Amino acid sequence: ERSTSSFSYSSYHTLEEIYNWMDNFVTEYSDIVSKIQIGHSFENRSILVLKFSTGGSQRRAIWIDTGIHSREWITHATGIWTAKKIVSEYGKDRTLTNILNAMDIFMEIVTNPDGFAFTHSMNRLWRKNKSTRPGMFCIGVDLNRNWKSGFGGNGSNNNPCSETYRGPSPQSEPEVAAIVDFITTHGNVKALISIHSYSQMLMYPYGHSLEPVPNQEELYQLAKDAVKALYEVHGIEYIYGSISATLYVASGITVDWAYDSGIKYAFTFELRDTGRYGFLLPASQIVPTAQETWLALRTIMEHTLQH
Ligand SMILES: O=C(O)[C@H](Cc1ccccc1)CC(O)(O)C[N+](=O)[O-]
Ligand SMILES: [Zn+2]
Repeated sequence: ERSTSSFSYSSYHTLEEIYNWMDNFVTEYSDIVSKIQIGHSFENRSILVLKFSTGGSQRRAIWIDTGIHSREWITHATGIWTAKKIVSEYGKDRTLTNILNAMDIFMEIVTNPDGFAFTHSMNRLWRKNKSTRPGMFCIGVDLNRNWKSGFGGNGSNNNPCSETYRGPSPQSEPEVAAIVDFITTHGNVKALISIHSYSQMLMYPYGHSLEPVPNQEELYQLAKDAVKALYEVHGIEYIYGSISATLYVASGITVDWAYDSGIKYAFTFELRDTGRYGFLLPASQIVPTAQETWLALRTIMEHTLQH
């Protein structure tokens, strides 16, 4: 169908349905949204990013990615809902309007397209990408262990059969290299938010070490404010803090690379729930999850705008 009006924002969708939605979405909102292909996946699927912009050139920007782990379906669904929320609220919500009048937002909804297709076709709980190399008798690299910062450290594994296999070298995976190239070339990304599920947490670097980042106090306060805004929507409680102190040590992760690349507002979400459904979160929780997450995202984006 030509428009997004018949698309259900309260259902889970296949890769094809999401890519079709994207085409209709950028057509329908062409004055504010465009689609950029930043690369191809290992199995040669397009890697697509939505750009929200009201003008200017090379404006300060915010990066949001969902679906880096393919089984975390609530994150893609939240990304889609959030994309629609941004275009719906521009010109209405004063905070969002101020953000978009000064900054661009880049959103990569299907950050691991090969893995995502595989969760629909063969294995709902697949996490990694689908890369293989000679002599590797297991498939896939954990795209949240393949980044340069802290690569090879504790909380990542060099066994290809491990769920946290780091890959042969930093940025060996096309899905990671595409983002590194895009953000590095852009050169003006001020905040990066990488969205996972589940556990109900809002965290910031570092994951690879317990050493506090220089602006730890600022990030702690911002996480606290964001979690409070989230809680006020449906009463869902998040915990927050640095990744290594709040969850566990993990090395080669997205937000550590972002932070060490100069992006001082780097956050990672673990969305609903706390384990009752886990990755199999019912579709009935998509909209409530996206609604509460929006308030946290807006809080982080507003802070970035003002600092
Ligand atoms: O181990 C992971 O990559 C995330 C936790 C995380 C998320 C961001 C940075 C460092 C760690 C947990 C999850 O979202 O992948 C859920 N899981 O363990 O499958
Ligand atoms: Zn994850």
